[in-house]
Amino acid sequence: MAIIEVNGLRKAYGGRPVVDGVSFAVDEGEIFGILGPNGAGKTTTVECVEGLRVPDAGTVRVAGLDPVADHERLTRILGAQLQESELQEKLTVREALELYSAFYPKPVDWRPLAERLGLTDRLTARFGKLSGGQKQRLFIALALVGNPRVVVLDELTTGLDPRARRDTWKLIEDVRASGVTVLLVTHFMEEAQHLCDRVAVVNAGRIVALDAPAALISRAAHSTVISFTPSRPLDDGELATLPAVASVERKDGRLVINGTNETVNAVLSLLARHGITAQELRVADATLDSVFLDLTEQEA
Ligand SMILES: Nc1ncnc2c1ncn2[C@@H]1O[C@H](COP(=O)(O)OP(=O)(O)OP(=O)(O)O)[C@@H](O)[C@H]1O
Repeated sequence: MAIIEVNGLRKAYGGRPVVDGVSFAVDEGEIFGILGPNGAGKTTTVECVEGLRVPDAGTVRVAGLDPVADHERLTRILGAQLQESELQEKLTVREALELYSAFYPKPVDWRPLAERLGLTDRLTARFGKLSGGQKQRLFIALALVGNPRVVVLDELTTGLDPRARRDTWKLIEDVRASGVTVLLVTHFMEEAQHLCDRVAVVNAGRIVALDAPAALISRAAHSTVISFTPSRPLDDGELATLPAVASVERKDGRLVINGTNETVNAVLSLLARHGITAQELRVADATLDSVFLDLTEQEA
């Protein structure tokens, strides 16, 4: 059952539409991603879900609540990552966690949360003295401390090192396993691919694709990447004429061909005809990265 419902959402700034008829529904317990280039309208969309912005048109419901009219009730069930300016520099990590716990009727124990986010040895540090990654981790803790039914995370792991990013993904998966719905804005394709059940790709204020990451990838124009070092020189032009080849590039002496499964056999047959072997041959599925570029490149 849908817990977030967005229908025909529109928002313009100074007459310029930045969200231009966006509709989607997020099921309870789902991790739903919003992907898109800078300025696509992602933050504006989720801020309408959080009740921080008033839509010009369309409707938004979160657990049946209107985020603007029922804002007070919404804040009891929705957790959101703060913007940096919303926390006082002098507040310590412990004070922030205690303060935010006090806002909610049924908060979780913040200590294990702080532990999982690697904040335990920073509890007495003032917010203003934290590193970018520590601030980010504190914002994640504050979004979760109220034991929300829905959590909105905008740029969840921006600024985190690879280990902290992985740890945070695990935490979000555990949060979801407890039944929480997650609405996630991200620039990281790997993050969307790893975490999200479904992803809406947004470009210039509109949803241009909405599906499970694997389904988006399998529909991509070039869903397979073939790379190898040819044992002898080979004509790139001839490769480009093979079925379903989208591009042929050379990277560090290796040939990199974007195509489909069909392309793999065609490439190998061509090599065999020329008596060339494919050294260190790799065949990989395309990533959400290439899907994203396909879908958003027209208006980039
Ligand atoms: N309060 C505002 N007043 C005027 N323009 C705004 C306002 N907030 C956002 N915008 C503009 O609206 C557009 C969409 O912004 P939004 O932050 O929703 O995009 P985004 O997809 O989240 O981008 P990013 O990935 O860069 O964070 C941008 O061009 C932005 O400059």
